[in-house]
Amino acid sequence: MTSLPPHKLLKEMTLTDVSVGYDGDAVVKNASFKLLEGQIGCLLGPSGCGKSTLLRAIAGFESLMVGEIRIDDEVIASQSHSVNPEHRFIGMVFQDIALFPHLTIAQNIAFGLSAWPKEAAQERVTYLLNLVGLSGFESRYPHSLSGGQQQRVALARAIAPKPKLLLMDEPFSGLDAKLREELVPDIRAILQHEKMSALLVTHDQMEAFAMADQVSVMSEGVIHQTGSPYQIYHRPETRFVASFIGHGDFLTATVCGPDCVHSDLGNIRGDLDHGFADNTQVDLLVRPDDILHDDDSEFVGVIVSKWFRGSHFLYRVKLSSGKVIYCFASSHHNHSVGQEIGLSVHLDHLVMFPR
Ligand SMILES: Nc1ncnc2c1ncn2[C@@H]1O[C@H](COP(=O)(O)OP(=O)(O)OP(=O)(O)O)[C@@H](O)[C@H]1O
Repeated sequence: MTSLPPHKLLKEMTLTDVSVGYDGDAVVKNASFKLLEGQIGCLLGPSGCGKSTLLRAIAGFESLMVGEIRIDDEVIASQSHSVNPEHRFIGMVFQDIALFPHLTIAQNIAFGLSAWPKEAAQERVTYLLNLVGLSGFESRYPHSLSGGQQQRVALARAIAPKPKLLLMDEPFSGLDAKLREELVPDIRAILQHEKMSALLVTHDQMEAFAMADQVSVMSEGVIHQTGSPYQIYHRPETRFVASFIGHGDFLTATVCGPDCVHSDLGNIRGDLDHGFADNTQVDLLVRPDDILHDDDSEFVGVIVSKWFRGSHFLYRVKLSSGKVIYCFASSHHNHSVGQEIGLSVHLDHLVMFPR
């Protein structure tokens, strides 16, 4: 049986045209992406799109229908070949935490270190307790820790044997919003400190943005786009990614030149890389941060609803065409529903889809 040499950092994991399914029906279809050394990747998509199935296939708990998963120079899974999960040197953290209740925190963290010399294992546990901010908790039992502390222990336990890759399936979804907000950057910093490559599954885009270097957006088993959080927000390549990520509206527009579209907001010039011919009818994506409130603008709209967000207002504004779009305004500009406000357009990259 093949096995990977332990205690080495991952250089590269490559998925090529991976399909996975149940009873002959593919629920993950032709998934391809790479994860590099020290990178944190994320599978992001709505419930039931196949994220966990793909994660389980990487861990070795589901077989591949077609395609190949490679870690460094070794094929760990294909249609005809599968390295046993315990020989993949992959760690896992789950939503339900699942610490061993009858073991102390130190014993939980040491669980995967039974093959290590005693002293080295103890040193590793002490190092990890410190790293996850739980020095002094070694003799306590899981029930006496908060949810966030338990998830830190789960992380320490998963990375203790120095796996090549850490897989995390919705690890934060059982925690309340405030705790999640604190824990996510901490976990990211710990993984970066360890140079640990990791793949996170989540349906929460804010969590994906805060945690990941690279996000693969999935829908109905298909990866639509893999890119940095910035790329998938500002340069979505499919309508699904454009709609699923962030807020936004589509405006009907007509291409009027190599860098120009005409819409309800007038002629908009910007970087246009889709190569549409002049006069093509398109849907133009406008995000809330593309449309700013501006008293001096000739374009106006009527506020139909508003949300106070602390540092800014998010308005829904009706244009003269009847189309309603989002608009950002600093929180000093407190206008009422029904009031007309000026709008200026700040679109530098034009994201368009054919109608
Ligand atoms: N063991 C199984 N047998 C049959 N079908 C399954 C099994 N596990 C998952 N599925 C189906 O596969 C599809 C993908 O499920 P999966 O759990 O991978 O999605 P997900 O994106 O992780 O969803 P969620 O975020 O809700 O966990 C769903 O339609 C689900 O019902």
